[in-house]
Amino acid sequence: MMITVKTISTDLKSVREKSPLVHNITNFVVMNNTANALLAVGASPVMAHAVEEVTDMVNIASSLVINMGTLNPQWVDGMIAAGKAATKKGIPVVFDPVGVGATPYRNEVAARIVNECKPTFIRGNASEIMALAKENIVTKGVDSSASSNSAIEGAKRLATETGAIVVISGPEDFITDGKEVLSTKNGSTMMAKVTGMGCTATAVLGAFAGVNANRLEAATHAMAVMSIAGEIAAAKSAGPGTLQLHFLDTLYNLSEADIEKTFKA
Ligand SMILES: Nc1ncnc2c1ncn2[C@@H]1O[C@H](COP(=O)(O)OP(=O)(O)O)[C@@H](O)[C@H]1O
Ligand SMILES: Cc1ncsc1CCOP(=O)(O)O
Ligand SMILES: [Mg+2]
Repeated sequence: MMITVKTISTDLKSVREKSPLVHNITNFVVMNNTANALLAVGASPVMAHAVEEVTDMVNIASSLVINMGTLNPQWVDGMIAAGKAATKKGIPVVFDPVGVGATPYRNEVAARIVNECKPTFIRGNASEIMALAKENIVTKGVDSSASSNSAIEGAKRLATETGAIVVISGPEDFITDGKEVLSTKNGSTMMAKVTGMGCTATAVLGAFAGVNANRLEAATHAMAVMSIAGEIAAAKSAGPGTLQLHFLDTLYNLSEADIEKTFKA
């Protein structure tokens, strides 16, 4: 599969035209950043986690994002109910296994979400993907302690075992269905110094999955847009504080000409 400036721009245009409703069950740290990034890219975010309403919300959404950054048992009930309802309805489910490998509780919840919700996409950093793929890795909380290319074999196996498209983020992002491995090479080291950038990538993936049924394409386009916007924004930023602001403005204004100038094939 070939990802080009044209294919990325076409999907970005679809997100802006269709403004898919992305239902997020996400963590306390990133809720605001995530909602703002979805608005900036052209999608429509809603955050809803109560078990009493998640199935109704899924029924009007184009995609569901499950992010396990800050867990508690009530939220887990909401995640599982929403994930099952989305899979039954046939809308894409994007799972972000934040911090999996760090505690037994996170491992147990991640395994339940994978087994019971059958996510269509799993996006994590290298440590998280390796932990989920049961590779030998010592995780240190929510940040990666491994390089993204060291997780490729585990990601391929995880994709084959679960049927999900697996995305490893990092200096280079890798996207696999278990057979093919695509990559995107843009970005900035400064992106890892803003909390919630990975969660934002997962949510943006939800937006692209809501408009493009080709899952490998949707995931690669989403990661390309994230890292192109991050690279342009970082070049204008003195540090992580201004990067957060510039990132939203860059996502909002991102044009085909910007993609053409910046995209590293
Ligand atoms: N060293 C880096 N160079 C370029 N881009 C990066 C780098 N680290 C992270 N990114 C980008 O930042 C975003 C978040 O990725 P990452 O930091 O791996 O996620 P997480 O926050 O879940 O650990 C992704 O879009 C990724 O491409
Ligand atoms: C710091 C932190 N702690 C629990 S969730 C969270 C946010 C993690 O976000 P990201 O993985 O996108 O940096
Ligand atoms: Mg993360």
